[in-house]
Amino acid sequence: MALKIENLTGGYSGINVIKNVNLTIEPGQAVGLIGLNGAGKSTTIKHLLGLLRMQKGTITLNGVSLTENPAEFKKMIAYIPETPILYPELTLKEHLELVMLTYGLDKDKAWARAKELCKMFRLENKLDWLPINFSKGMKQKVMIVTSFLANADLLVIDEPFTGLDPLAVANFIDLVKEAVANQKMVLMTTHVLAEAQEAVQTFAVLNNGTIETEGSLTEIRQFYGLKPSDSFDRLYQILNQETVKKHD
Ligand SMILES: Nc1ncnc2c1ncn2[C@@H]1O[C@H](COP(=O)(O)OP(=O)(O)OP(=O)(O)O)[C@@H](O)[C@H]1O
Repeated sequence: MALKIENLTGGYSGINVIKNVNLTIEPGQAVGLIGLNGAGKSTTIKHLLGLLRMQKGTITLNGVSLTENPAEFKKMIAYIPETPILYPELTLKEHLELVMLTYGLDKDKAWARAKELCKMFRLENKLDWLPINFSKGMKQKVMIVTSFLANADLLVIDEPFTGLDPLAVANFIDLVKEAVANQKMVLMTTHVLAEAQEAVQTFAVLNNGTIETEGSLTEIRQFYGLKPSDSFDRLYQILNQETVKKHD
């Protein structure tokens, strides 16, 4: 039982943006995928969601191969995109029902959970509203609520902190911690390390499409020679210098 990305090379129409990426996430583990803009984080996620064709490598989740059995593979994943994806004609209630149907959830239990999640994100009075008309942060909350409702084995989260108010950030972090405690797997891309480290123990640094190092934030800071007093911004400055050097 695990997510295993092995030797993944891929990208867009012949351009290999990511090269030989190896990443394993065990049940009960949250991994943060970090790196500069353009490092290949979203591209890695797109491969994981089966939206791009791999040039090389394998991706398996709990022993199920993405290429050999994409439908079964995708049923084990819930995804929180950076930009909310909502159906313009569906109410919040209908979005929740769609998740219940898609993931084959028990309706009574799922509604109890859905109400709890909506209350947590102050959406409980908005069930009959169209989320397409919600504010940016509220739309993001809908994506969080629907994804956690799915109760999938693997949660893939692309930059969750943009647009969320501090209360929602705290609730989101609690949900990730709860998922990890329930032996779920979490892969989260983010630039907001100070907040991410509340929920994530292991980080993988993607640099120019390759995972350069993996470990706790303390280990990563040591890898790049950061001093304890250096801010997280310094890490990005060092990654930027490396990128510039590689392209000289
Ligand atoms: N649809 C596309 N077609 C061609 N190239 C693309 C496409 N999408 C992304 N790229 C390129 O792939 C590289 C990696 O982009 P990606 O979106 O994976 O980066 P990222 O690490 O997620 O960055 P950010 O932090 O800005 O979200 C970039 O050079 C980008 O220009």
